[in-house]
Amino acid sequence: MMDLGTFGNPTPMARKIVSGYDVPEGVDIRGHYDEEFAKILTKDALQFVADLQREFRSHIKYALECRREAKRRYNEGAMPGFDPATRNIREGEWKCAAVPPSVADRRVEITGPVERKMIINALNSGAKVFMADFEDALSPSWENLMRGQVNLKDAVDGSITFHDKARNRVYKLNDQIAKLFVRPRGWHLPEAHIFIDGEPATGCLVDFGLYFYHNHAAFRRNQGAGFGPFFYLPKMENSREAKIWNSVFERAEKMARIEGGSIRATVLIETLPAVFQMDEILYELRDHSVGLNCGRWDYIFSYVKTFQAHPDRLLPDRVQVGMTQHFMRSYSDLLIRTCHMRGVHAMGGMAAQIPIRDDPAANEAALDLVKKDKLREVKAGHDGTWAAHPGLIPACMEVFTNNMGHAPNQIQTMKREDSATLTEEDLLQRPRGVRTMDGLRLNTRVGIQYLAAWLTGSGSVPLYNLMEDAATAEISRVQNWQWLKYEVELNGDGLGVKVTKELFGRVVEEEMARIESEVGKEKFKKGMYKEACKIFTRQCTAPILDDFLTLDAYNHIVIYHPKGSSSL
Ligand SMILES: CC(=O)SCCNC(=O)CCNC(=O)[C@H](O)C(C)(C)COP(=O)(O)OP(=O)(O)OC[C@H]1O[C@@H](n2cnc3c(N)ncnc32)[C@H](O)[C@@H]1OP(=O)(O)O
Ligand SMILES: O=CC(=O)O
Ligand SMILES: [Mg+2]
Repeated sequence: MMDLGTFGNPTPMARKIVSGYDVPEGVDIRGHYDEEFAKILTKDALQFVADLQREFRSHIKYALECRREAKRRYNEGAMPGFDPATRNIREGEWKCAAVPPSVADRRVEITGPVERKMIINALNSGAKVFMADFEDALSPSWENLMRGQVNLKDAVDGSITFHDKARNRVYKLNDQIAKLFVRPRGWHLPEAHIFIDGEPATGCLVDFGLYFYHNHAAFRRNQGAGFGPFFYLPKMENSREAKIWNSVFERAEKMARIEGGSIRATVLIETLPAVFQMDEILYELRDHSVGLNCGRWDYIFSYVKTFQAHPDRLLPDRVQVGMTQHFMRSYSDLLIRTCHMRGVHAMGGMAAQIPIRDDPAANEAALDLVKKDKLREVKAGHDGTWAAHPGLIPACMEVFTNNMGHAPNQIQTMKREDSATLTEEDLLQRPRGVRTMDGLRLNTRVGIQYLAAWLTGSGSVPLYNLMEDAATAEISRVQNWQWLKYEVELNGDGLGVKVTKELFGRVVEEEMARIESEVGKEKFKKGMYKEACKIFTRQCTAPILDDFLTLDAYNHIVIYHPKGSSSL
């Protein structure tokens, strides 16, 4: 029988039995027990995560408070811009630590969730790097997160295999594999299945801490040639957040007794405020940096979010907001200039097209779009790019190799001095284009289907021949919200209709019917489309914009075991 303490919460001893995990003082695991997970959630590894949480929680709280404060200022009409206080950093002569030789060449990087078969396929794909994702591409259920940690551990020690029983196919690693980078969640996401001192742990410290603890030695031996592990860091808004990561890395290096500067990370510049902080972010991470990346999808989402109270900055249809819009091109150009000035990689981003198996002409057209996007990136000076699917690697590789030749990167050769004159106006310029009923319908159809997939455990899905993940779905959500909030006129299809709640209600109903007919009655009934529709509709019509689609949705995937074991 469960031994409940005086106030109804399990005593430490009882909690140990309840959860099945052997936890250190102050740590409470509320996710289900699994023997494989227990090899990850060891007492020592949890102690390391708890130490990180205790050391950095006040810094994280402060950084998130600063985000709220900046939002308040933008909502009162202020514009993001360069910080006068950090001018010396922007204008100073300094460089980041030299790029580790093992990751000098990153011309094509594949990304994907930390799913077992995909990890093997991605590492075998021929890409130079695989970014294993706990973030945009993953629905952060307890099962997905812990299974992901098990998979990564097996990948790093080289023992990972997968048996696809339906096809009787066994997957294992090739001799030559991509270098592994891991992307933990953003600072804002809690891990509700692990409580530390009575509070949910910070999601990214759990992802980072468990992965680092179990893999740093094998990684440096097998992958990093003495460096590593390597990370991608998402969704930061200010260099103070990069400073926290830098301190986390120092703390981890100390714990592992490895040289300072072993851990390396690429920061995604994927929020509008962060584009004004690129030098500052690199400066904070200068001993641990391997560059910046244009996270274009979250960046577009962030443009809407930052300007949520600015009705003069409404977005046109989502499909029209590409990298050739002036504000997007300026962001990529400035990122290249900044990285190369500081001696690190300027990585490009993700084209959303994926192979279309059953339509060769459409497939060719999609591939052409990907190549065009990659050609623009390499000519602009990017040192590498992202691909969402193994089928795209050869084409992306060819474009970069044709233009970079045998040089591993363009850090020394593409200084982009011409971008020194880019201004705040360039970086904020309103995107051009029109708004249409089709745009509203597509946002709605995509947003609901993505969320339905996310609620059932899939964080990246193919929809209408494009890759959709949390970042692309965010654009659909906030664009609908923005159009509804300001009751904008749909000016691109000659209808002259205003986006009102009534219109949106009809659109939702009709698009749900269309989804049902597209996916079939059976799948529609079994899936979580109705729940997704409720969440998506609420968020699109909320008087105050939710910060993140996945924060509210997360509450729907948290499951405690055993139910009601603890109320603190
Ligand atoms: C905005 C951002 O943050 S971008 C970064 C985050 N997003 C991502 O990482 C998305 C990554 N891509 C994907 O998840 C997938 O490609 C999807 C969901 C878009 C499409 O997946 P699917 O429909 O399964 O593709 P498809 O059926 O064509 O897959 C064919 C094979 O390629 C594999 N595959 C597809 N994408 C990937 C990938 N990114 N990594 C590794 N393997 C992959 C599949 O597992 C499958 O393998 P198999 O033949 O051995 O069974
Ligand atoms: O993480 C990448 C993005 O585009 O968002
Ligand atoms: Mg992103």
